[in-house]
Amino acid sequence: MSQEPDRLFAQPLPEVPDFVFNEDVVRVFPDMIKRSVPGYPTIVENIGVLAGQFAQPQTTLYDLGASLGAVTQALRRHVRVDGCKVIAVDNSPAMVARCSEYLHAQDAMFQELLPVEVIEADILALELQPTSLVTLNFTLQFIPPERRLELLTRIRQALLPGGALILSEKLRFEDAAEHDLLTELHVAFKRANGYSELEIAQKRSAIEKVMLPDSLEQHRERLLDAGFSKVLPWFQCLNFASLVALP
Ligand SMILES: Nc1ncnc2c1ncn2[C@@H]1O[C@H](C[S@+](CC[C@H]([NH3+])C(=O)[O-])CC(=O)[O-])[C@@H](O)[C@H]1O
Ligand SMILES: O=C(O)C(=O)Cc1ccccc1
Repeated sequence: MSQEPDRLFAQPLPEVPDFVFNEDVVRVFPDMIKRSVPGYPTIVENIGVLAGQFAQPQTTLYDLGASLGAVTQALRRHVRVDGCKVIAVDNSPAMVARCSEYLHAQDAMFQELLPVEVIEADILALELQPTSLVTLNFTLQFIPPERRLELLTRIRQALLPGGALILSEKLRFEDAAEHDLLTELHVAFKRANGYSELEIAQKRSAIEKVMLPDSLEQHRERLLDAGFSKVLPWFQCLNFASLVALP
């Protein structure tokens, strides 16, 4: 994996453009996400472990908004049932190109890995095959809010009995004081990971129109509206959480 450090927002920009998943982001992405999302390595590894409990033989597993395929790689490390395949989907051409490179290099090095297909597509337009496991690891927050219910409903309809959706997101908090405190604690996390005040401020303005977090209560209600029967938060670190939703 590319080890380039994230300095994308280190110099003052006359105007901060909206954040896009382009070639510049791809080059620094593993460093950026690890230094920006508290608990990210734990979440990714444990999605593999959880998936091992839900994946069923001869079914498709989906990694939606796969970026460089970190979750797909965790699925490959942990899922041991027969006949599964992983479909990793992203709509960023730069992400998809690099993700295919990584995953196909693994194919060549190790035998008996789950087969993987990497697809460049908008997950809002993707037809889902029957599936035992779907992951949205920090992807839903980039989907226009008015289309989130429709996406979750389609995922729910594609899920087989006994399957699961794993949904990880940055959280907003309905109580303003709680929101401000957790935001400040997240800033402290970024500072502790070597980001300057300028980097933190410019990144905040780059993502403020393109990444729109919901509250845990909104997630729970919307998942139930989409037809899920149970919503189980299994991880939270500061304002980042991951949920298991059961059909
Ligand atoms: N409509 C869409 N269709 C397909 N992909 C999309 C769409 N919108 C955004 N994306 C893709 O969703 C990904 C979100 S990053 C996921 C991290 C990964 N899951 C990880 O576990 O490392 C999260 C982050 O950077 O905070 C990007 O690669 C987008 O191109
Ligand atoms: O950087 C942040 O403040 C975030 O909330 C997370 C993030 C991580 C990677 C890309 C976009 C947003």
